[in-house]
Amino acid sequence: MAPLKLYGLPLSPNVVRVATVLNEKGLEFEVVPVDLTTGAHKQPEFLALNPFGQIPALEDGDEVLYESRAINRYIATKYKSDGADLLPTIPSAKLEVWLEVESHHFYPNASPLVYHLLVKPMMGGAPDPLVVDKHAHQLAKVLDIYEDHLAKNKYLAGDEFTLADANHMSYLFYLSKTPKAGLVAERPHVKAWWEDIAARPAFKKTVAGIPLPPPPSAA
Ligand SMILES: N[C@@H](CCC(=O)N[C@@H](CSO)C(=O)NCC(=O)O)C(=O)O
Repeated sequence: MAPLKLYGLPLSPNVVRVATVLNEKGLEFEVVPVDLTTGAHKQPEFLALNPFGQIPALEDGDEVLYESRAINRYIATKYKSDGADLLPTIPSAKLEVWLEVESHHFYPNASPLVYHLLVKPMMGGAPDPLVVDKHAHQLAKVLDIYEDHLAKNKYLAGDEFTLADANHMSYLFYLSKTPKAGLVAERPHVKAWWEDIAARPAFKKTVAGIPLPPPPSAA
């Protein structure tokens, strides 16, 4: 089988979301760099893979996919018997709910915090304090709901680690490198959940090579 090709940048959190699942499945894959700084993601060669001009994209033989969560669902389904099984064998209400909660409640608040507190400073920019305050306040309310849920569930879909947990990990990792890491660390069950999943060998492998600045002092 031709190796899987993951198009993007290893530093990109949406690319890392896919690398997390590929590593959980123990699948060999090649990262094909797509340099956002040169606009390569808007050139015909990449647009032929993802017409929306965003990374990641994945090539699996003749199949080409984009949208990291769709890629992950495809991998978890097609390669169900490889590595960690990320999908319960019977329909799981909690899995379906928390996959969507990540996409519609966690990500819309974690993403701007990571961008303003990590990505912009790495590119010489400065955080917009109004954006940071707004999304930190909103993420705090979201994580209070996670805290209640994780007081009753070891993982988001219940007793087992699933795709719902995996899809959170890249942004949880990046958030932990910002002054807003306390949003997780100050919630005991969320903290315990994050420490548990971050200790997974596959995830350690995924983030091992990511060049990040040392965590700043907590704000
Ligand atoms: N919903 C999509 C988001 C991809 C995305 O924003 N990718 C960014 C880089 S990673 O933060 C990107 O490609 N930005 C360039 C652009 O949007 O033009 C997914 O989950 O794959």
